[in-house]
Amino acid sequence: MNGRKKPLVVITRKLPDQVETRMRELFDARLNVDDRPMTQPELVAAIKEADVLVPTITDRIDAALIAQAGERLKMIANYGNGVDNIDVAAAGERNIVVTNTPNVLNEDTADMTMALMLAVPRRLTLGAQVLSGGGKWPGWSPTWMLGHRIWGKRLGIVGMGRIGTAVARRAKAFGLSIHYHNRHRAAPLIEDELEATYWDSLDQMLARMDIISVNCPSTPATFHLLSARRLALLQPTAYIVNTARGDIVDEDALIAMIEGGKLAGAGLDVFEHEPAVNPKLVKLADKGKVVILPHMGSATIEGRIDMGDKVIINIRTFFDGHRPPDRVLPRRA
Ligand SMILES: NC(=O)C1=CN([C@@H]2O[C@H](COP(=O)(O)OP(=O)(O)OC[C@H]3O[C@@H](n4cnc5c(N)ncnc54)[C@H](O)[C@@H]3O)[C@@H](O)[C@H]2O)C=CC1
Ligand SMILES: O=C(O)C(=O)CO
Repeated sequence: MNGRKKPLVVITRKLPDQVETRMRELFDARLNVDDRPMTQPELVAAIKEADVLVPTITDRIDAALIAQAGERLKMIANYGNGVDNIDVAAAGERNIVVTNTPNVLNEDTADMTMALMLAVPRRLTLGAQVLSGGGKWPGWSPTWMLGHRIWGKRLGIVGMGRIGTAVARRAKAFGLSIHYHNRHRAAPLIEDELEATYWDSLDQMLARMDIISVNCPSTPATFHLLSARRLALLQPTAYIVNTARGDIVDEDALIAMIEGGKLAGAGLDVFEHEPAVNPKLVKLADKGKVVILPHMGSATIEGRIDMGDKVIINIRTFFDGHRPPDRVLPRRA
């Protein structure tokens, strides 16, 4: 970008300080210093004026907004891995390049998935509350606070991509056998490493698993992929962990099944109507039936800086005249 006018880059949320400093050096960067989410009119103003919009996963960049983009807008560089917040096809029709921040969140998100996988069956939050809530601990007893062993159980991963594979590696080390359902079969090397079993039929896999981990993206094809009908295929002793997106699971059906004792529990980092959380889930959390986290899967300082670096590399590569490394193409129908 040497010698050329710096691109005007509008960033919708506050980013880590060192990312913002670098962005200021490299771009004509409009930062959001007080971190107030942008209103719709503010997003419209930004998209009309900027060369690059850097939204994040909570900004809805839909076709109606993209239709109002100014002549200058060449790129939407998402600060986020999932791109369900962006209408990528609408951007493509206007020749606007979309990028995301894959890979740098794999390990952190997989760690949090594993944490949930342990927390629910082993009653971690209930146990922790006994002491941190100032409650009375009657002392160790053979029959108190018993959960379920996860070693030796079957894990079914829905979406064996970057994060799903990182989850599988951890789970294997915890003694779980690895099963997965995906649009495409994983590479033989990965299957061999994980000793993983591929299930072409999601229904059949669900019926046989002890724990399900949801790791596919939110797309029109995965909306309520775990529907009421499919959830009913699970064994009553099974657990679900979702660190992908809330709308992949029919949340009302999930709640009804846990309340009715038809499912053992769930660990959820994401919700169907985020940031709203269904009060019934909060009640279930009080009973230790679910563990709910406020979308923290990727929340590490290191990860958030790495995401910023990715955004910067994508923008610089594009303005240097090359294809950005994390370009997202419209989904094929
Ligand atoms: N909780 C958190 O903080 C985070 C959540 N995420 C979520 O995790 C998702 C997955 O991320 P990655 O692993 O990087 O994506 P990825 O693209 O590497 O993997 C997703 C896998 O799901 C598969 N898939 C897509 N549609 C499917 C379908 N209909 N049925 C079965 N499999 C299907 C794909 O073939 C792919 O292998 C993101 O889209 C995002 O929504 C990502 C980062 C952090
Ligand atoms: O990047 C994503 O997709 C996230 O969910 C961030 O946590």
